[in-house]
Amino acid sequence: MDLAELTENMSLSSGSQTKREDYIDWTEYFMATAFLAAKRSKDPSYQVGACVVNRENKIVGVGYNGMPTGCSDEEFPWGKNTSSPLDNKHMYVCHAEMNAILNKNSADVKNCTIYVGLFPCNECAKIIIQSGITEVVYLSDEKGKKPIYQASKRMFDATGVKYWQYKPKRDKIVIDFSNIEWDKMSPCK
Ligand SMILES: O=c1ccn([C@H]2C[C@H](O)[C@@H](COP(=O)(O)O)O2)c(=O)[nH]1
Ligand SMILES: [Zn+2]
Repeated sequence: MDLAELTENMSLSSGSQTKREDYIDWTEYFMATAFLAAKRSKDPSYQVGACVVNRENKIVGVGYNGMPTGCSDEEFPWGKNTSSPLDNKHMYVCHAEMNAILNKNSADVKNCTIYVGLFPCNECAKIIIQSGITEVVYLSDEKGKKPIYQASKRMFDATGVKYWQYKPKRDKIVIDFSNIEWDKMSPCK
């Protein structure tokens, strides 16, 4: 046993370990959950994720943009500049916010907060308002100048839905399965 291990063991046995300080905070956790969900999206241009959280900081719904259940990702189109409107993904794709709300595991989402990668479009804004969500936290506002996103802001302002842009404190949150050092973690007793 080297000196570092000895010191670690001594602090464990004396119960003198202090709280970790590099844990992620709630906002990081919920936004990261939205981004993890987005990794499921098959959309080649935008992968959007959303995470609905109640007043007790419990996640009640998660979703990402994708085809409706039963509409195959292989058969339905992912293009958008198509000659036929029926070949355009926008006819079919369910938006992340809508999916997160419909996927709820609670009776309703009243007074919840939705964390989302991209500021919600007008259709999602309507669903957010009608479902009783009162706060929207978003990372990117890159489409924000377009009329449909202006319409979202107008509806949120009229209904008192709070919205604010999340500015990450750190560049990345990494889950590296190849480098999880279980042996360095203390056993639960
Ligand atoms: O509120 C929103 C707005 C958009 N999305 C999804 C819908 C599409 O899958 C992409 C946008 O693709 P474009 O190629 O930029 O049209 O993002 C969403 O989930 N929520
Ligand atoms: Zn939308």
